[in-house]
Amino acid sequence: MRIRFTKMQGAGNDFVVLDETRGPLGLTPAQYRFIADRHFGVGADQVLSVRPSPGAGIDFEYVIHNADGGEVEQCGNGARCFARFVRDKGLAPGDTLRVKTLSGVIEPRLNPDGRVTVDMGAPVFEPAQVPFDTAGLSSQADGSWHKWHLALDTHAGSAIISVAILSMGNPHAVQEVADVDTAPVHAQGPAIECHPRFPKRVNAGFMQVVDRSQVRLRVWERGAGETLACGTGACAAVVAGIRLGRLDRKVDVHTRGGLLTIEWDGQGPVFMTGPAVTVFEGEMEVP
Ligand SMILES: N[C@H](CCC[C@H](N)C(=O)O)C(=O)O
Repeated sequence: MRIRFTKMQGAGNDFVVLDETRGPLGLTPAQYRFIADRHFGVGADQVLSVRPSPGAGIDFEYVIHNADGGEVEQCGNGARCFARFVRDKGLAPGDTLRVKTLSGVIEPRLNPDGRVTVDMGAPVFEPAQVPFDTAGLSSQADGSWHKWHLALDTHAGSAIISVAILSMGNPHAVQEVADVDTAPVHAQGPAIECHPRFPKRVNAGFMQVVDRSQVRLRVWERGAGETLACGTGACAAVVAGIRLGRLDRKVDVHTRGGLLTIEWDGQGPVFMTGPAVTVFEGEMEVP
């Protein structure tokens, strides 16, 4: 099958965007993996599909597949690129869109400065809805919230970590570290991602609090490994930091790929602002 694609990135989190507004391509998980492969395909952290509105009051459907070929509920950096894509292709009805994802409707808005702000919806804290199995697990109070103690078996030995658990439509486990540059992202990330207490696996965040309005963040993403930035991971980290009493309501998140700004007033939706860039267009054969 020959497909046209657009390569995009948001703070270094990179995507292949497929225009399926004239009909689905019907790709398989293996074909998504091929497209995302950095040697045999285009290369991307996720593959994003732009599909027609599923109903009244919604502009588009937004479908997300990780590099491992699995479909997932949400992708924040991808949402900004989605909005830039439909604007540049003349498909957007206006500056603000209503876009349906597996985890609900989000609202990207194209700003005059070229950045994109997305209403990412409200975080979910009920463990069963993350989902996260707490049976027999201990937790410790921290600020107005608590962290769960997770036992990890890594190639570097066993460890007990304390993580904040929440969902931004997709699951996140966030831990505080003293320095992201020396954090055990590649030692612990895979063990956290595939920990048996996460039936749908999880994205593993490593957050260094710089001050009450700045953090540094690295994320080992479910289905993609460490990415240069993770939009939902930035939202989850800031929400966790606010609930733990470490952060104020507007926070700059410094990732290896660039700056994301997250705002949350302690309830309701989380707002994420950041870049969205088209890198190149192309065509390829997908076996
Ligand atoms: N790996 C994530 C999906 C992409 C999230 C990330 N790229 C973002 O910008 O939110 C998951 O499996 O839930």
